[in-house]
Amino acid sequence: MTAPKAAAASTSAAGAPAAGKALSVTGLTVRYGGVTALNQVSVTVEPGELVGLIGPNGAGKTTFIDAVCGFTRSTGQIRLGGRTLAGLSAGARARAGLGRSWQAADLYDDLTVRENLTVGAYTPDWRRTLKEVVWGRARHDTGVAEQLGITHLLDRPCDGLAAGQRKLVDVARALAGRPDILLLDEPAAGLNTDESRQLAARLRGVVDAGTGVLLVDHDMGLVLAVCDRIVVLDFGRVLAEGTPQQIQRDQAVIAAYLGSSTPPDSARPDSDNARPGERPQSGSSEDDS
Ligand SMILES: Nc1ncnc2c1ncn2[C@@H]1O[C@H](COP(=O)(O)OP(=O)(O)OP(=O)(O)O)[C@@H](O)[C@H]1O
Repeated sequence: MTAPKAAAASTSAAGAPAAGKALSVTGLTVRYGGVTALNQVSVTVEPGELVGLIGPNGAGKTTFIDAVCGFTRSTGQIRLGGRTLAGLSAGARARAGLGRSWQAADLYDDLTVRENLTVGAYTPDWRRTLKEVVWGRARHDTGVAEQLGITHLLDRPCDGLAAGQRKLVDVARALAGRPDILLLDEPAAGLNTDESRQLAARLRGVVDAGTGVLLVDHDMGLVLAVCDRIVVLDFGRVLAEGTPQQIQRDQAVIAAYLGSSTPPDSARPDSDNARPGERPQSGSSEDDS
């Protein structure tokens, strides 16, 4: 299991103080027309901490990542290392230290893995991307490839990679920009149990090196095994927050999300990918009228 939250939040794996910036989100609200996708949601992610964000389909998890990273309008406070990000463009938030992945691992299929990582490294600076990627003067930074265990793939074109490999490249590309906080949207979707277990180990390494990670995923085997803390959303509100053990025993979470598909002993990396039942009808909100 993982290091206690307090220790994980304040020190890196080497025992040195984590130098990164904390993400602090307070009262985040997002409305799409009549649908309140997020309603006064508050979440923090410390450097060196892995926070899971879970909930039924339509609970608002992707909307949370979109709003924090500047891809959808929101109200509320978003602070990174004390700096206010609300109102900044997505590019400015990336330059400030946020990185993200997307539900669909949309890699540049005609580029190699190395070139994809290089694009990720220079996303905030298009002039540098043009010079070093498009004009072929790429800097070869293999650090994130080592962290994700994909150095043997560096010179392979992404077209033709297996689904699990694509997910690892996608996470590595998001990490290549050296974000302080990385927000991952369903990185384990489509992975088998072994691939998911590998991803868990790799993510733990990333976090132990000092990066704060927010992990959205339906793979409860992964989330329960690897996260320091879990926040549960339901209908755009925080339903519960706590350690994986506390969340597994929370009756409201069991009723709204976990159901009986995730027995207590599933919080092990070798458990099957437990995916809780889907909400009968997504897309509604308690604010709907
Ligand atoms: N662009 C949009 N326009 C209108 N409504 C949207 C939009 N994006 C999301 N929603 C609505 O906002 C709510 C939250 O959706 P969101 O995709 O954030 O949920 P989620 O928890 O990520 O779901 P899933 O687990 O299925 O990915 C849902 O009711 C959804 O229908």
